[in-house]
Amino acid sequence: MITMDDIVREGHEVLRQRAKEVELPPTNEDKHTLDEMLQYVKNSQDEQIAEKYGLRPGIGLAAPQIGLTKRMIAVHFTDFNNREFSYGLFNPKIMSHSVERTYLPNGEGCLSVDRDVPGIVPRYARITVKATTLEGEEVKLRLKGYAAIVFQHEIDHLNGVMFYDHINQEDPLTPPADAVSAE
Ligand SMILES: O=C(O)C[C@@H](Cc1ccccc1)[C@H](O)SCc1ccccc1
Ligand code: NI
Repeated sequence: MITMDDIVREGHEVLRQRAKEVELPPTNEDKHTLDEMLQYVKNSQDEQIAEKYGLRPGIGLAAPQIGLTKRMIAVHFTDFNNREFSYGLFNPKIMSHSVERTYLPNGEGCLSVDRDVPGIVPRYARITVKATTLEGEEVKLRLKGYAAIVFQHEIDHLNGVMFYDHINQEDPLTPPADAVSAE
């Protein structure tokens, strides 16, 4: 089972590398790892389990965060329209995105960052993602708002990008004029 001991923290070089494509069909080992990642995200949202194992709640996790430079992400969350997203994905790729941007008014956090980093994180408001699921099917996901933000946060991890790289250092708390809040 993945616990916080397995999650690498900022400063570890793996978080700044470009993760490698996973060869498909995935090996049993890669499938097991991705399943463990999805299980972590689910466990972290279960009060009893999170309490028992000291898990920090998360809605997503990317393989580099457990020290694996492979293009695998897991997400488990419900968006503001109550749509559920629960996926383990291999090789997620943003195929297209809106010009319009969005953001979370309270900024973002990260399981690999043990500190608060205040600031608006501008993200594309709508994205289309292609990926292969844990079950081996190719999916094309059209995402907007909160879901678009979560997927961009996780795919950023595969490209060595941290959420605070997007914060405008001159004026961190002011949303970009053309951006629309996701909440
Ligand atoms: O470190 C990670 O990748 C998990 C991130 C995911 C995230 C996505 C979008 C915006 C912020 C963070 C967080 O640690 S998950 C923590 C969390 C929990 C509930 C709601 C929002 C963020
Ligand atoms: Ni993160």
